Amino acid sequence: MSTPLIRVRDLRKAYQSEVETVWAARDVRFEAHAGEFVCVYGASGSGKSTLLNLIAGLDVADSGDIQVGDVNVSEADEKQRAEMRLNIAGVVFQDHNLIDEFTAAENVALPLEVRGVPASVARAEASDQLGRVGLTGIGDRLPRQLSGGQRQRVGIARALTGQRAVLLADEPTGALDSVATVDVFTVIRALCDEGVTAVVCSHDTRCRDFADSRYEMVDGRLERRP
Ligand SMILES: Nc1ncnc2c1ncn2[C@@H]1O[C@H](COP(=O)(O)OP(=O)(O)OP(=O)(O)O)[C@@H](O)[C@H]1O
Repeated sequence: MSTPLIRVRDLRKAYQSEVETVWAARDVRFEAHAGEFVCVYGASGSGKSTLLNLIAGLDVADSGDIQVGDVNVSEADEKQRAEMRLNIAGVVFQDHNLIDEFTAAENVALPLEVRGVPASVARAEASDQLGRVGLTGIGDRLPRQLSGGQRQRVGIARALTGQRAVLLADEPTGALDSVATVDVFTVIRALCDEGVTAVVCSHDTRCRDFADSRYEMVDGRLERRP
């Protein structure tokens, strides 16, 4: 099999309260290959967000090893982790985090402008990315002129601009109705069929129907499910 795009080994993260130690990640191991849709589900507080934040380099593990593409996230400093998110793995959250004053296309083009890509090239890629998530023709609209599901798909397009091959999504459908939820999972499935690797943490167990591999987070332990 090909080299995994994401490789997590023996990951541990604990939070210490005044009365107890909470294990948000206990000896977590998994890998994801190019084109794989990984769904991580589990009860509230089981550690899904912690895992995603650790892979994204937004949080730091107590121990263990995380490799994303050619970056060893567990050994990278904050700047290298930010570069990893800009170049390899885009992140989306429940809240789409779009800039209200920017059009959909401007939001999608933003990561390219941060990299210094000429505006005309950034605009062309933004248009392509919007097409990939089924939003051809809405590039001129502001976020408030879009539905919740469309906004989240713009967020996914933005997360993948600049040839990023990995999508890390934390509760991407948490604020969406049933139809928009299925639309978002369908779009992620289609992106994975094109070669994107996605790790999606979700309360919504419908995510499992779209995924290639399924894991349940149980008190910080990641358990493979059929
Ligand atoms: N910064 C923090 N300080 C203390 N405890 C934390 C912190 N972040 C997370 N935790 C604890 O770690 C555990 C895992 O939290 P996490 O947010 O990863 O779970 P989750 O499965 O994503 O939950 P939800 O679905 O509700 O978002 C929980 O018990 C949570 O209270």
